[in-house]
Amino acid sequence: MGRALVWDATCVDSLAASHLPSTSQKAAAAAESAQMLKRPKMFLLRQAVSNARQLAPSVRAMSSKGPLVDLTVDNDGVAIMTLQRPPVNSLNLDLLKEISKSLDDVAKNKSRGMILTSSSPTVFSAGLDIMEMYKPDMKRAEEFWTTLQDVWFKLYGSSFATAAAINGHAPAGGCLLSMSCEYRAMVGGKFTIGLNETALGIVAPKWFMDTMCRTISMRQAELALTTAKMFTVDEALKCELIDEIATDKADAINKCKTFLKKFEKIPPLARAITKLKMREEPIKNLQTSRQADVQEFLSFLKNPKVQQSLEMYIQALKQKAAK
Ligand SMILES: CCCCC/C=C\CCC/C=C/CC(=O)SCCNC(=O)CCNC(=O)[C@H](O)C(C)(C)COP(=O)(O)OP(=O)(O)OC[C@H]1O[C@@H](n2cnc3c(N)ncnc32)[C@H](O)[C@@H]1OP(=O)(O)O
Repeated sequence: MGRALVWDATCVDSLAASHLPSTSQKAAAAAESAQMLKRPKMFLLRQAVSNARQLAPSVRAMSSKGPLVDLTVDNDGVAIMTLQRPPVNSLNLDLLKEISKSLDDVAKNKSRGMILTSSSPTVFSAGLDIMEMYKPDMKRAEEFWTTLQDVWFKLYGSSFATAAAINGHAPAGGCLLSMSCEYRAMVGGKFTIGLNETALGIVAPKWFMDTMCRTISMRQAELALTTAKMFTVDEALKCELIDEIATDKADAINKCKTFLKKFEKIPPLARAITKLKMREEPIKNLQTSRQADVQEFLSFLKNPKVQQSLEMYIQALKQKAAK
């Protein structure tokens, strides 16, 4: 009751000059293309509605304890999402599903913002679980990649404010998670962060690259991506891959909270729409190429050279761990 309905109908002229080449090849091609183009618009509309709901000031108590993600709200109304998949928080399908669900919970709850961190004292996240890509079951691999895309959409395109308290190494997918947040405080020391995919003989997807190019300069991103650069904490600060260096995890969380406090005096709807408009382009890009991106991932996995590189990388990791 009392719910507004929005109708957004599109009539396609399938005989228009711009549609003729595709319509002559495939029935309903014009309608399909209109549908694809409409998705980003609907996504932003949904986000705006969700933003409007967040204007209500009350914060519901939230505590969701899956085995792999701990989600709590502190006294200031800030949600703390802690990844807890030992030993290194590698992102397998189960962990990604829990992150995805937890992001939904934060969005539903009226939290002041969210801080992403890890329960490990030395690893924020080791990135994608390599075992999900090595000799994979293709059905599961498809679900794995789709869930990773979902997590990125929900985190990068969240209407709530986000910050990462990076309390350890953050290679590849771990770096992506932190870059998808709006602010990064990283614990100083021997930890490293970066997109190191090329070192594994794999290629970071375009949306990983886009996320990096919107965090550090294009020049630094190209150098880092092609050389599989893992930045030390000092280097990361210098090129603005991170925003602050923290003394320990508690300090990193406090620094993230100070960042989130900046929004206390900013009307939430204006903040959220500004963020989404700034991030609109990479989001739209992946929405329109989402299926192709999944297919590219699957065909990548079928490539024997990629499997060989992964095998060698796993062996090297195991040898290192055994020392
Ligand atoms: C043209 C367009 C093409 C599109 C193609 C599409 C897709 C392809 C691209 C896919 C993208 C992938 C992104 C990724 O995230 S790939 C993952 C990259 N991650 C890494 O390289 C990190 C590897 N790990 C480490 O460097 C270290 O483990 C560490 C994180 C620095 C922590 O070091 P330490 O604390 O010393 O821990 P250990 O090294 O001893 O590891 C303990 C244990 O964990 C296993 N392990 C580590 N990382 C992973 C991982 N990512 N996945 C699975 N397992 C991992 C390690 O093997 C040890 O296991 P054992 O104890 O059993 O030996």
